[in-house]
Amino acid sequence: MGVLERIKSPSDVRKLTTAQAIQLASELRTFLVQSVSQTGGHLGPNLGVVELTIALHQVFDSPRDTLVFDTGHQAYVHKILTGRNDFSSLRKQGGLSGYPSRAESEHDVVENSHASTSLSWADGIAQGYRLQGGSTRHVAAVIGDGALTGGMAWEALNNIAASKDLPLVIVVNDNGRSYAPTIGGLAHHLDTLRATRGYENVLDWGKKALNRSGPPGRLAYDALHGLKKGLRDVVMPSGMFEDLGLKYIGPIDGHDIVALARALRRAKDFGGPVLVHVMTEKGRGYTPAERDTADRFHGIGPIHPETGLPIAPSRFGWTSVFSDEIAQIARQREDVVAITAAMLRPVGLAEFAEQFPERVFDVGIAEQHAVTAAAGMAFAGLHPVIAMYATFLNRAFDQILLDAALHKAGITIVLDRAGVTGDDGPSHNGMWDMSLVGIVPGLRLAAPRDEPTLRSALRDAVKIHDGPTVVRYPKGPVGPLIPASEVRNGIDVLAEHGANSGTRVLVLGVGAMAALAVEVGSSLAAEDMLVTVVSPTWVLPVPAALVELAADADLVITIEDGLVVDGVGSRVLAESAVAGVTVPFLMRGIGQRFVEHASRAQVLAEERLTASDIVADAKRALNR
Ligand SMILES: Cc1ncc(C[n+]2csc(CCOP(=O)(O)OP(=O)(O)O)c2C)c(N)n1
Ligand SMILES: CC(=O)[C@@H](O)[C@H](O)COP(=O)(O)O
Ligand SMILES: [Mg+2]
Repeated sequence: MGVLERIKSPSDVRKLTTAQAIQLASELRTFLVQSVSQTGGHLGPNLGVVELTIALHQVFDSPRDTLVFDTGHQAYVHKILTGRNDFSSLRKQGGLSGYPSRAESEHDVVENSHASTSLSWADGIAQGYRLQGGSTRHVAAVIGDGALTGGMAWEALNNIAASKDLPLVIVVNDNGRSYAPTIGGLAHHLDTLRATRGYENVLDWGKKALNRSGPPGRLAYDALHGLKKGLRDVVMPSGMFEDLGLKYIGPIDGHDIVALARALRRAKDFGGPVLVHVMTEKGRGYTPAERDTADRFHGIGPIHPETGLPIAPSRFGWTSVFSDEIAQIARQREDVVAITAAMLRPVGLAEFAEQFPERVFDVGIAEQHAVTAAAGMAFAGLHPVIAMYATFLNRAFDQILLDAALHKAGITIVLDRAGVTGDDGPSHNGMWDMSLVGIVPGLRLAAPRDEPTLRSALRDAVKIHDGPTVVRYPKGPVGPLIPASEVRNGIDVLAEHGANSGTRVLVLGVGAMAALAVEVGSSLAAEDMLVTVVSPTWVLPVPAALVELAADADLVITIEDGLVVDGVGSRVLAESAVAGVTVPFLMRGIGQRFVEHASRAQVLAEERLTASDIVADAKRALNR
C-alpha cells in the first residue's frame, strides 16, 4: 500500500516519517500527472508545490490554523491532503472546483481566483484571531512571485509589517514565473535573493561547525550571525522585506521537505510576521512541463501523459484572430503599443512582442497599473492596447473611469475570455464587463460576432483617440462567419424573414451570441412572425438606430453573454424608455449570481441561453 492511499487528513501527514513524506511527494506527482492530463487544469503550478504543501500541513494545524492560497490554482495538493481525491471530477459540474472551495472543505478559505489577494485575507484573518484571543491560531499565506507583483499584495505587506506581534507567515512561492518569467524590479530582487542560496548553505555549515566547537565557537557564530544582516545586505539585499519590518527567512529549497518544515516552524514560532522565501520549480518532476519554455504547463487541456502533447486541438480561435490582427495593425501603426498583465501568450500578444519587443509592455499582474499607465502613454501620443481576460477588468474599473475616460484617453482594452468560461469557476467568468463599463462616459464597447467583425472592431478601436474603447470576445474557437444581409442605419441586419403581417419581433444578438440570435429568429419566423435579427458590432453606447428598430417591434429579444443586469439589453430597454418607446422586452444573459464551475454549454443552458428556451419564452411572452 502506498503512502498516498493512507492520507485522509492533515493529521495523517503529520504522522509521516521523513522518508514517508518524501515517498508521498513522489506519489502525489504521479497522481497529479495521471489525473490532470485527463481532465486538464493547472498541472505546472501544482507540481511545483508538492513538498511545500506537505510541509505546510506538517507544521500548521489546519483548519485551526488557516492556510490561504493566492489565486488558488496551486491548491490541488492541499485538496488531496485534506481528503479530496476525486480528481476525475476536477472542474466538472458538480465535481471538484479548480480552486479552494468552502463548500468542499473546512480547510479552504479563499475561492477568488484573482491574484494578489491572499496577504490581505491573511492579515484580516490574523487580526481577527488576535482580537478574539486566538493568538495561538496561526495564519499562513502562500503567494507566488507573480502574484507578489500585484499592488494589493504591497498594500497588505505595508499593513502586516506594522503589526510586529501578528502571528502571520507569508510564504513566497518563488518559481521565477507567472506564465513567463516574472517581470519587474521585484523579480530582479527575488533573483538576487535566489542567487545567494549558496550563501545560506555556507552559513548553515558555519553554524554547525562553530557550534560543534564549544563556547568559543558559539561566540564566534553569534558574532558572525550579527554580521549576517550586514553581510547579507551586501551579498543579498534582502533588506527590502526587512526594511519593511518583516522578518525574512530564506531562500529555502522548496523541494526539500525537511528544510521547508524547519523554516516554517521557525516562522510559526517567531510570534510576529515572517516572510519565508521558498524557491520552487513550476512543473517539477514532469519532463514535458519542465521543458515547456512558454509557461511550464501553467494551465493545460487534456494531454497524453507520456508525451505531454495536447489531445484536443488548439483551444483558442478568437485569441488567434486577435493575435494576427493586432500584429498587422502594429506593422502599420507605430504609435500602437501593447500591454499585458503577465499573460503575454494567453491573451495573444506573443507575435506582436516578437516583431516589436520594445512596443510590448508586461506590467506583471497589475491591471490597475496597466490602465493608468496606458492613459499616460495616450497622453504622450501613443495608442496603447491593453489585452486582458474580461474578468480581470473588474479590478481596474476606477482606473478606466477616472484615469482613462475622465481624461478622454485614447486607449483600447481588449477582453479575451469574455462571457461564460465555465470550468474555471465563478471568479473567471467574464460576465461583468459590459455592465461595468456601460456607465463610463465616453467609453465605446464592441462585441464582434465573428472573425471579420473582430478584425474591423480592432481597426476601428485604434482609430479612436478621444476616449477608451473596449473590444470583447469569448474563450475558444471562433464560430462560422455571420455576414450581414444589409446594414440599416449603421445596424448589421443578419436576417429578416417570416410573415409580412402580424407579430413583429426584433432579436438582438450581442457579439458571439449572434449565432444563437439567428437560430432563434428562424424558429420564430416559422411560427408566423416577422422577425428581424440584428447584431451591431459597437453596442455601447446603445446606437439610436437600435431604439428606432425596437419602436417598430411587438417584442424585443436581447441575447448577450454577460450579466443581464445593466447589460446591453437593459441599456436598450432604458434608451427605449427614454425615447418613449414602450415595447415588451425579453432579455437573456447571465443572472446576477456566482456561476459554479461547469462546461460553458451547461452554464448557458442553466441561464436559458438556448434557442429552444428563448423561443418558448418568447411565445409565452406573446401569449402564443
Ligand atoms: C488579477 C489577476 N490577473 C491575472 C490572473 C491570471 N493568472 C493566473 S495565475 C497567474 C500567474 C501567477 O503567477 P504566480 O503567482 O507566480 O503563481 P505560479 O503560477 O507561478 O505558482 C496569472 C497571471 C489572475 N488570476 N488574476
Ligand atoms: C488561474 C488563472 O487565472 C489562469 O491560469 C486561468 O485559469 C487561465 O484560463 P485559460 O485556461 O482560459 O487561459
Ligand atoms: Mg510563480
